[in-house]
Formats: sequence, C-alpha cells, structure tokens
Amino acid sequence: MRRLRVGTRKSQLATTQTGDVVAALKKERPDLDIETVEIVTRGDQILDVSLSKVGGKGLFVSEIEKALQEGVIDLAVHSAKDVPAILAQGLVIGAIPTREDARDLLIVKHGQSLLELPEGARVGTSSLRRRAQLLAIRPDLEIVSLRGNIDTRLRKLQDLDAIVLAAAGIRRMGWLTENRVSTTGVAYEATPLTPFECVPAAGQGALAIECREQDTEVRELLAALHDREAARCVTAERAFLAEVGGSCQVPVGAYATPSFSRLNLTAMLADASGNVVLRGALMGEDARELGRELAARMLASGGDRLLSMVGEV
Ligand SMILES: NCc1[nH]cc(CCC(=O)O)c1CC(=O)O
Repeated sequence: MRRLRVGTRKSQLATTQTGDVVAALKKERPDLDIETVEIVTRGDQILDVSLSKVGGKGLFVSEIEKALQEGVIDLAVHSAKDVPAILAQGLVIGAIPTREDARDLLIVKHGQSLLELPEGARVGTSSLRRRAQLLAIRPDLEIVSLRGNIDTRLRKLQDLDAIVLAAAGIRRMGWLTENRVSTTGVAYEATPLTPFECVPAAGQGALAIECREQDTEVRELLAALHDREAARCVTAERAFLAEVGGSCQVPVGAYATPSFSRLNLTAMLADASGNVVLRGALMGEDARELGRELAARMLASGGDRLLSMVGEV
C-alpha cells in the first residue's frame, strides 16, 4: 500500500475530526504511512460575508475536491453537511462513519431555554435554516449574523444572549458535558433543540470521507469505517437536498432515523423570515427514493413557491 495523504480544512473542528479518522485508519492498518494535508478553503478566508451571499457551503469543499481529483490527496474528511448534494466529477463518498448527535444546540449566556429567552433576545446564527425555525417559534427574537469557526462563534456569545451550533461539533471537540459547553475560560448552559423544533441540516452530525471513484485500494480501506445505518440516513437526507436543489442559500432541513427495516425522514422548507415553515415526513425502504419522494411531495404542496421567494429576502 502506498502512502496515504488525507486532506482536511484547517479549522480546529476539521483537524480534530480528521485526527479521529486517521486514528481509526491506523488502528485498522498499522502498516500505513498516513500524512495529513491542511487546505485553506475560500470559505475559511471569506469570513465577513454571510455564506448564503458568497455562494454557499460548497466553498469549503471545492478546493479539497480539486486536490482529490489532481491526486494531491487520496481522501478527504468532511462534515457531511458541508458536502454539496452533487460531488465533483470522479469522486465518491467512500465512507460515512457512525453519526454523532444530529441536533442543533441552543447555547445561552444566562441558562434559559428557547421559550424563556427575554423578549427581543439576540441570537447568533447565519444559517437560514436555523433562523427560519427559531423565528417560527419566537418571532420577537433578533437574529444576528454569526460566522467563523465554532471556537470563534462561541467567543461571540459574549455579546449576545444565545447562539445555535450543531451539538456534534462541540461534542467532538470535547467541549460538551451533559448540558454544559465549556472551553478555555468560558462555560455556558446548552439545550438541544428537538428535530420538531429545528429540523437539522442534511448530514448534520455525520462525517463524509470522500475519495476517487477509481481508487479501489482506498475504497476497500474506507469500507472498514463505514456505518451502514448512518449512511442510509444521510443518503435519504442528501437525496432530499439534491431534489430541492439545496445549498445553504435555501432554508432547508432533512433528518432521517432508522425505524426497523425502514427509514423515517422529516424535512423542512421555509422562507427566511420563518413566516412560512413547511414540514413533511415520510417513511420508506429505499433511502434515495424516500428523499426524492418527500422532496417531490413538498415541492408540489407549496415548497416550490417558497424556494422561488428565497432570492427576495
Ligand atoms: N457549517 C459549519 C459546520 N459544519 C459542520 C458543523 C458541525 C458538525 C457537524 O454537523 O457534523 C459546523 C458548525 C455548526 O454548524 O455548528
């Protein structure tokens, strides 16, 4: 086996996640020579503009995909929710490891729940999906744009009443114990938002390891890290996303859970103000088909009009 080069973004979360995957690979194959290659993406460089304005989450992934295509790296570890619905030419998701908590976490400065936050409280998030769903429950909130890595965002809570982050990232960093988020010098109370309050983003909480389609050696190696159940759920969610044409310019959520041999998929489409939140749920056997079918039904029952309004917000 040749030497393996693993690509990662440079953020603390990305390098931690990549470190976990590299450790798992080394355990599987102690003989491998594995090198980590840090790649600075445009998404990491442009921090002063909201993602929905600069072209979406693909910005975190496209440079890394190029490095894969060119053979500069052999595999890349992504947060599954940052991976666009359609991959670059010649690339595949070689493995989806066991999923972490998929929920969003409301992290509050003074320990209240979403319903207890004071009138007009300032809540930081740049995600249109989170914004719409928070405003649907609490229209009085002032949603403040918040970008940067999760460590940066946690620091910005200093000037706000609450922020929303994915539970998975905080947990993987080792900063979440019970309902408490603590990192250097700060500790805050946190409450998970249920998927009924806030449908998570497609793939949230899961990692996606991308590689070249033709690279059978790497694909065989990655099969050892694959979690079939997590992959089925993420596949259904991503099929929904692909069908609605979603990037993070659209408030869209999709979350699947296994239910015996079937999957239960819940999805959400909204306008950015949270005035209209369309939810749907469907069960099915085939993950891809389920995602497509729920998307088709929700688009047909008003979702298509919601999506066409998004540019106007
Ligand atoms: N877009 C940034 C991003 N990509 C993945 C995660 C969290 C970890 C995950 O969902 O696996 C985050 C931060 C956040 O939304 O809080």
